[in-house]
Order: sequence, then C-alpha cells, then structure tokens
Amino acid sequence: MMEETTKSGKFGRKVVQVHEAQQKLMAYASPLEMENVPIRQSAGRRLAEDITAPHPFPAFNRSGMDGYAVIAADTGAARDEETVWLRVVDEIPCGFVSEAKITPGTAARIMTGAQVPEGADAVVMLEATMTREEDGVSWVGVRTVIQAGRNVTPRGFEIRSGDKVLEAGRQITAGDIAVLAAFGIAEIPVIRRPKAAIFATGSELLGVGDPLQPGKIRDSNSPMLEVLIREAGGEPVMLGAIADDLELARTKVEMALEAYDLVITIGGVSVGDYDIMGDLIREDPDGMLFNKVAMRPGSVTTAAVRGGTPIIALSGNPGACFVGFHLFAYPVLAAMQGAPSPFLPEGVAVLAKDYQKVNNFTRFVRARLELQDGVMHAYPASIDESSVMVTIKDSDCLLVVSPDERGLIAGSKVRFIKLP
Ligand SMILES: Nc1nc2c(c(=O)[nH]1)N[C@H]1C(S)=C(S)[C@@H](COP(=O)(O)OP(=O)(O)OC[C@H]3O[C@@H](n4cnc5c(N)ncnc54)[C@H](O)[C@@H]3O)O[C@H]1N2
Ligand code: MOO
Ligand SMILES: [Mg+2]
Repeated sequence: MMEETTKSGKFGRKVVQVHEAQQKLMAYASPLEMENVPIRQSAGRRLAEDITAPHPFPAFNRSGMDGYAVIAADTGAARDEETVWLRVVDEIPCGFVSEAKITPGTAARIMTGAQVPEGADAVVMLEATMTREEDGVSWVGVRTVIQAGRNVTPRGFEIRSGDKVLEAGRQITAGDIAVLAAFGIAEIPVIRRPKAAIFATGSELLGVGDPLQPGKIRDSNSPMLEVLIREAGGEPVMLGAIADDLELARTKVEMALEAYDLVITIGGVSVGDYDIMGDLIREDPDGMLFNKVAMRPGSVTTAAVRGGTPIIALSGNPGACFVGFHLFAYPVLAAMQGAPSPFLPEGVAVLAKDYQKVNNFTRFVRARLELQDGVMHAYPASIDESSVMVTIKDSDCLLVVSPDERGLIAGSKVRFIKLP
C-alpha cells in the first residue's frame, strides 16, 4: 500500500531532456501586448512593430565639408594648373536653405552639414580654394579638378523613405535610439514587460534584514531572481517567503496566477516531506509539463501551466535555482517580449582547467570566460555543487558537459551557454 502511494507520487517521475522541457514551456510563452513608451525609456525594450523610415535620411543633399558648393564641370580648367574663378553668390550656414541657384561660373560658400544649393553638384573644401574681392563682388579660386558628387552626401544615402530600418522583436540599443530620434519617433511601440511573480518556500528562510537564527538561512534566491528577472526585461513582483505549508502555497499560487504573466517559485520540489511545491503541482496532473529534467543541477525543476499561465518551480538549492532560471525562465521571459531567438546564445571555448566530474545527466557547470591571446577560455568554478551559492557570482557562462563525456581535460573544446 505504502509503495503504491509513493510510486505514483513524488518518486514516479518521468525524466525529460532539457530541450524537450524547454519546448513544453515555450508553448505558453507568446508575445504580450504592445505599449508605447517615450524614447528615453525605450532602451533595452523590444520593438512591437517594424519601424519604417518616414522620410529619406539624410533628407537633403548635404555638404560634407566647409568650403564652396560648385558645379563640378566648372572646375575642369584647373587641370591645366589654371585657377578657375567663380563668383560667390551666397553663404549657407547649417540649418538654412539657400534661395540661390548655382549656375555655371558661380559658387556658394557652404558649411559642413548645410543643404547643398540647387544647381551645385560638388563641394570644394576650403583648403583647396582662395578668395578675392572686386568691386564688392566675392570670387573664389579653385585650383583642383573636382568630380561631380564630391563632398556631397546625397539625399537618402543612408536610408530611403519607406525602408524598414528596425525589425519587430529587436532589443533597442543606443544605435537604434539614434535612428528613432533622427526620424522624430518620440513614442516607441514596444512589447510590455512580463510581470513575473516570485515567492520562496521554506520554513528555514529569513529575510535579509533578520538576525541569523539556529538552523535557519537567509533567503538569497529571491533577491537573486529579482535581479535576473529585471535583467531579462521582466518586471519582478516579490511575494516574499512562505513556510512549508501546502495551503499557504496554494493560496499564493492561485493569487499570482490571476495577476501575473509568469509565476516562479523557489524550493520544495524534491522528495522531502515538506517539499510542498511538488505536491501542489501534482494536484493538477493535466497541467503539469514536467517534474524531472535530465540535468544537473536542477534535476527536480518542475513546471506546470494553469489557465494558460506558466508556473516554474525552481529548486531551492542556489546553484540549481540559478541554472534553472537561465534554462527555463529566461527564454520564457524573452519570448513573452517577442525575442526572435529567446534562448541564451551558445559558443565553444577552450577549457582552462580539468573538469573531471561525470554525471548520468548533462551537467551545467558554472564558469568564467576569459579571452587569452584572442581565444576564449573557460574556467570552471572551484565548487559547483547544486547547494553551493558562493560561486554563482564568479560565473558568466554555463559549461555544457554531456553525460557521455568521461571528464574533460584542460585544452579540450567545451560548449558553453553565455549568461546575460
Ligand atoms: N532523497 C533525495 N533528496 C534530495 C534529492 C533526491 O533526489 N532525493 N534531490 C536533491 C537535489 S538534486 C536537490 S537540487 C534538492 C532540491 O531541493 P528542493 O528544490 O526541494 O528545495 P528545498 O528542499 O526547499 O531546499 C533545498 C536547499 O536549498 C535551500 N534553499 C531553499 N530555498 C532557498 C532560498 N530561497 N534561498 C537560499 N537557499 C534556499 C534550502 O535551505 C536547502 O538547503 O533536493 C536534494 N535532495
Ligand atoms: O536538482 Mo539537484 O540540483 O539536480 O542537484
Ligand atoms: Mg527539498
């Protein structure tokens, strides 16, 4: 009798591969609605729509030099080392449009960034000219032959009107801000930030401000996740820590599911007597996505969906919590913001130190990347057990060590996932 209970309960878990678990979750990570934000608050957000150029850029033929706007053909005689003299008909500062039309034999003084006057097709730089005054008339002498188009940036050189300049889903960078500003787009259509509720379970948990008590620990995972969620573009909603009490957890989860886009819980997913999150998820077997993943740390990571909202129940062990967040919560948050490639990027590095631990499951080893003579090297953390907290701070990648690898020796190639 006892055995039957346990088989169908905590222990009878079906192991799924990491990518399979990720795919199950991603089915519930669709892009959220659009909102408009002022340009100054849009950096780092993801565009909800393609941005097309409302006008060409530059919008006018622009002088690239301080000098004289001329008709290139007029300078042809300079080939015979003869100075060509042109009558100066206007002076054009930046921001002003000349009413003069340049006709053969004439030129206009012009500044860098000013609109090239009608009729002119080139600008001679100031250093290649000389001037003289005669009866109140200014003349400019040109001693070199100028090609048509010289020192003139034609209208639409960078972007033509109607060109797609920024793609939907793109994360807005400083360069994008420059583009948006140049086109006068002050309100930016972005995907709203996913609201991700976090709560921790564990009767041993104290707050950061609490004095240490025997047998207790301070909740370090919640504040860590708060930062990770914010860095991933989400809006963390801190629901605090609760004791290992199924009723309490149920109430919290139900409330969070109503109000937020994603619910992340910490702890209580293993086989312990007080591992209530596992029990809670099992109450609705249809909604369960997975409760055992072929990975270390974080094998007990559990996920479910209720009313279309995903719940990710991360392990309480700090290392497992950290790894579980990056493999499962990060891509969900990215996809909810419309990221075209929501998973963290992968690469290959040279292992800088032996790594001999072998598992039955793929191991995600905290490590630090360092460029040495232009080659990326990876230093695995000194201690990387699931329960270890302190080496999280030293890692900017996770090495992916598959179970068939019989340990890795320094100098071998190793796959890594780059952390944000
Ligand atoms: N008999 C077995 N025991 C365990 C197994 C197993 O397969 N059989 N799996 C081990 C593995 S692997 C992991 S990982 C952990 C998973 O534990 P839970 O996810 O259930 O997490 P808790 O039991 O709540 O806590 C584990 C550990 O982490 C500390 N913790 C919890 N919450 C926080 C927090 N918010 N901040 C900092 N530290 C936290 C907690 O005090 C425990 O030390 O189970 C193994 N056991
Ligand atoms: O779930 Mo544990 O972190 O696999 O080591
Ligand atoms: Mg436990």
